[in-house]
Amino acid sequence: MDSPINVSRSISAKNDGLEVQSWASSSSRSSKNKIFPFSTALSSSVSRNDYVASSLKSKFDNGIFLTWKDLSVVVPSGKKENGKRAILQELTGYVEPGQILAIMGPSGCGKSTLLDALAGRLSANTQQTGEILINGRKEMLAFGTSAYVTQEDILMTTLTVMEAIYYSAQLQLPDSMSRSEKKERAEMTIREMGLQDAMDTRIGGWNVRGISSGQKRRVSICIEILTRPKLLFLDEPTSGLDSAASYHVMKRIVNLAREDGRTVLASIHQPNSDVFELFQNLCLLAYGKTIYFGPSSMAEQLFASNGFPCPSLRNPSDHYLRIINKDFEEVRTGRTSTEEVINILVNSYKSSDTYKEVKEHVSIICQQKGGTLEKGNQASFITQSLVLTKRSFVNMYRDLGYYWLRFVIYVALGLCIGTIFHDIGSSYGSIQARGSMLMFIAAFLTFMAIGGFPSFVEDMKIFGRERLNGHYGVASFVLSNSFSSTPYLLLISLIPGAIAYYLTGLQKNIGHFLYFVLGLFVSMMLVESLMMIVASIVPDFLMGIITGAGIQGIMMLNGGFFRLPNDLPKPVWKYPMYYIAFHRYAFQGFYKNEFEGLTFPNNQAGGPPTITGKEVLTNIWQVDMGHTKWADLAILFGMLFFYRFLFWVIIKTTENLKPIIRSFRFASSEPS
Ligand SMILES: Nc1ncnc2c1ncn2[C@@H]1O[C@H](COP(=O)(O)OP(=O)(O)OP(=O)(O)O)[C@@H](O)[C@H]1O
Repeated sequence: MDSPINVSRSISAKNDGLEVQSWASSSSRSSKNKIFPFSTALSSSVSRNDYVASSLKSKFDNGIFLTWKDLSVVVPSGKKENGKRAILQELTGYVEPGQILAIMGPSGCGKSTLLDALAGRLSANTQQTGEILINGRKEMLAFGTSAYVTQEDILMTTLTVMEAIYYSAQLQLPDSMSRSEKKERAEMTIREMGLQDAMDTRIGGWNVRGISSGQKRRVSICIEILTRPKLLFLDEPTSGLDSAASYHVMKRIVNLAREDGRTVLASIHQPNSDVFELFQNLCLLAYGKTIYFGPSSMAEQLFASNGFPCPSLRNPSDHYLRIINKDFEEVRTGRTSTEEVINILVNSYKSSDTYKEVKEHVSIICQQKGGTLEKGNQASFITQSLVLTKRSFVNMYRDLGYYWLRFVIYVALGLCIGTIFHDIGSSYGSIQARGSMLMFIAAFLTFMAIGGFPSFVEDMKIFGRERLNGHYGVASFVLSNSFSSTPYLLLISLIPGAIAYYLTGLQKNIGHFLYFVLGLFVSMMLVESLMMIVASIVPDFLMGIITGAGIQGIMMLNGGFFRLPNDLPKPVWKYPMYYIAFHRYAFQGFYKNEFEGLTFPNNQAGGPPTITGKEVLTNIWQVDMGHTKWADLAILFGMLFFYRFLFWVIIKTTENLKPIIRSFRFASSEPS
């Protein structure tokens, strides 16, 4: 439970920032709402701005100053007259190295949006105006220059706590660090977040009960503080934690900021008084507007001076949030409504010296122009690719639904095919049976790879989080994603494939069987690659499965079995669709592999007594005999390479286009 004390006095004493201590001493001299009251203490020959500038200069060498001026964010809204809804309105503020800024406010007031805007992560439908500067310069923050712990814990559920953090350490820490040093860093960070007892417990998801939600929160924090980032954004780091855990986690983060001069911003819900005391600066928001920005110890004065003093037995943060939350307004006749209270506080802050001084301080920081942000040293491309492949392999191995259930279903289907087409023989009727059986394998068995889509979406989510934080490059991800599934798909092609192949009695030669296995393997890899492309564009389970199934349905239809190649309508279906559908090459490769070298009795009246496999291919299946079965297989592998390349291109293009589209939209929306 929160300790029921009025903490304002103790905060003033405990906060060790220069500004806060100066204010503490000068506030007793009734200098109302001043956060930089140096002017009274300094001789007239030294201007206040020069003093502040010189005191900041030393911090500029290593640390990161983040400033924002008149920052507004709007989203489209059909309900509003101008079609826009303001989420943030003209916010101004700053954070300095060694400081932690707490962003507080009622749920939905725009805390996450503020963090997203500052970290350069706003979604595409938002429109941002105002100025955000890093060390007085415009800089891109995403992809590795800062760390961001999102509100949602997006973790690989099959890994243990230690594995998740150690893999992350191997990905993020430079090759110059030895394996044991990386392991040590991972273990130290785990201990700092109090997770030592859960080290070997799996994270767990919907199907396996793993660590608690509070522990997941701490794992997410561990992963992002492994590299000791210079700028750290934390979106509700303490949600799901008990009050003691909240205190220890925040204390560790505050120490990280203070000891190493790091800059930390944390949105926070309902901190208890111990946690609240840890924050030097507070940004209090209500429905997108600033209620207060400045030393956390002095927010109380704003409330008190406007007639809303904090009762002596209440935690100040609870008091602020209760006063400005209008979501649960009680019917209070004859009293000021919460809307009016918010307006009073917003206007009071806007006309205060504090606001003026914040603006001045922001301008001074902006004039300093410190160093540019640099991406820290990371593991090499090869290390990242190897670690990611291993991690993805372990994940698949442990995910029962992903491959093992599929494997069982494939074995069952192999048995079904093998018994339905058992000992197919070489009668005239077996021509049709062979064709149908091979078509079913090339089309439907590969189609089933669609079942892995939920896992692909999870993979893309984890990639999205790690990529935005710059843990590794796109190429490493695409490579690892391609290689990690290879052993499983080979196994699936080999065992169920052998059951279906030999029970049916297709050509017994080992060369023919290996071709069959390779054809099945590459077709399944192609479907998985196609589904990864779909997952990168449509990251929603249902919509993605429908889209992927639709694309494959179309390819299957014009692959040359359901409608023979010569009968396909020419514009669209024959050219180009017949050539784009991978099924065409899979069917034809399988057909050539099976029919070439066989002879069948001819049932056609007046014809020769037998027909050769080659004649079956040309006359019945209308197979293109201008190239060998190996060329078909090579085309399938070429397509696989192309699909993977396309996957890489789509991710890279999305990353590069997003900021361009947004900046274009801002430019066109800004008044000329
Ligand atoms: N991209 C967006 N499109 C439309 N509305 C959005 C978008 N981003 C945020 N909002 C809306 O803006 C408001 C503020 O959202 P935000 O997530 O920033 O609040 P919050 O203070 O972090 O809330 P909580 O504490 O509950 O997490 C919400 O009403 C949300 O629906």
